[in-house]
Amino acid sequence: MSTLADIAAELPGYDPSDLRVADATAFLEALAEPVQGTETLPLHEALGRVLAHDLVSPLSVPPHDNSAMDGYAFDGAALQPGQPLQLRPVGQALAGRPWQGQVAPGECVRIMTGAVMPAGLDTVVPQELTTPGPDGTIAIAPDVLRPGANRRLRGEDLQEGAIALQKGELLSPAAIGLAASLGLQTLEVTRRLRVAYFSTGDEILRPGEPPRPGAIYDSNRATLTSLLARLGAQVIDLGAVPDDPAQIAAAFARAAAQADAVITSGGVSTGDADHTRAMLQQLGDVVSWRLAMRPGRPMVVGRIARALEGKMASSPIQESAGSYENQSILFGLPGNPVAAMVCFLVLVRPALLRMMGVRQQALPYLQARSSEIIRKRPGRTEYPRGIVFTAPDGNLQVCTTGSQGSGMLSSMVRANGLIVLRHEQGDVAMGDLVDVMMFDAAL
Ligand SMILES: Nc1nc2c(c(=O)[nH]1)N[C@H]1C(S)=C(S)[C@@H](COP(=O)(O)OP(=O)(O)OC[C@H]3O[C@@H](n4cnc5c(N)ncnc54)[C@H](O)[C@@H]3O)O[C@H]1N2
Ligand code: MOO
Repeated sequence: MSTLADIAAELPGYDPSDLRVADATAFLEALAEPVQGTETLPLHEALGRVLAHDLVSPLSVPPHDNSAMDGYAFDGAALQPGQPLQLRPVGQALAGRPWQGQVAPGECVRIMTGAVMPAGLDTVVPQELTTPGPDGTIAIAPDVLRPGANRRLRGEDLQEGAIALQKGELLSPAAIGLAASLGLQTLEVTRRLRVAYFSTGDEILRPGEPPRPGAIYDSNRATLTSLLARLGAQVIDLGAVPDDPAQIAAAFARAAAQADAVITSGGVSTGDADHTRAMLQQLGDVVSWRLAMRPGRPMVVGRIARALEGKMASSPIQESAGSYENQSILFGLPGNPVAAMVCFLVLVRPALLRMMGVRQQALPYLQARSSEIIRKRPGRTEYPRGIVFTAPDGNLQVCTTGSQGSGMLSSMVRANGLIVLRHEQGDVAMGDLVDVMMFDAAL
């Protein structure tokens, strides 16, 4: 495992005092390694979890050629261009009850959707394309069907021996269904990621505390623990800790002892009471960043030792210098509520997904036309909160939520995504196409 200095050395142009989002992302990708450990769960408990190994299909799905329609199965070679066809039903094939008999020329088999195709037959005419013929026969009009129509082939969904689900798949309802279609009852998934969170600040009120002058209720704890829960992490909620070095140190010790990752908010800037930064320099291998992004400028990242309890006062990290097995990854987020959420979505979320073993870590972007002018300074990535909507002409448009103060959490409620204005980009003109990182699934 590399030190933060090693990681930084691999990034040409790495500058912690003016760090590009791309460099921060690459840094965190190197820092956040997948955690070890798996568990086997019944399918119905595996939703939202992460598949630990490639899943090789033990059988073909569907297991046999079968009908896609309710109708009549026959030999498609009998179809002649421009000619009607008359067939005599000689039996019935139901889903789960195959027809075992032989079929002679001029004959067909009544068949239902999902029923196994009788031997020698390759085509199904849906019943609505037939008319009754003389003596119990059915008639098919000319040129309504091609040979092979309405037959689902064995293995057309999945071939036996093929990879049905890839390692790192975040298990969706469809993925769980696919596993069920293979007859599986359990799946091996990576263990849940343990993530501890606490807020810092003397001004933070706990839920239920009466208001007092200068104090605010703790929104970051609610947003961040919710974001973590949405991600499928096991959240260790350590509440709020005042700006007191001893209490913050104790909170870090408690958090690191239990968690793979520790997330805090507040105290990472330059204020007189910003103890988090100073404290962390002693507790682990950490670095303070000033990100070239808005919102979300200050951030602290690194590793802190897990066995801090009891060692805090004397000589904490030096003992374990060089060995990182017992370390938690730290993400110290800025206190401003929107900045904390944006830093989480842009930088922390992909890192945590990586630790969880998830293959696909990026949120999908879509493009929409800006319905307004957006001022943008080149030299930093900006994430204005956006509202994507379908314009009367049917195209996607996006407007901002208005004032972009990084304490305005209500704007995050109204937004359905973050507009992504790239590092080098300048002002956006009305009608320009912009990228939008949609919240859906993440928020
Ligand atoms: N001189 C400078 N001042 C500031 C800078 C700077 O570069 N130079 N950066 C600003 C930016 S950008 C941000 S973001 C904040 C980050 O500061 P901290 O991480 O140290 O956070 P705090 O000072 O503790 O709080 C900032 C703000 O957020 C409110 N807050 C904090 N925790 C919570 C919470 N759990 N729930 C709701 N709101 C919270 C806090 O009351 C403050 O209003 O620094 C700027 N200053
Ligand atoms: O990180 Mo600060 O404004 O960008 O809130």
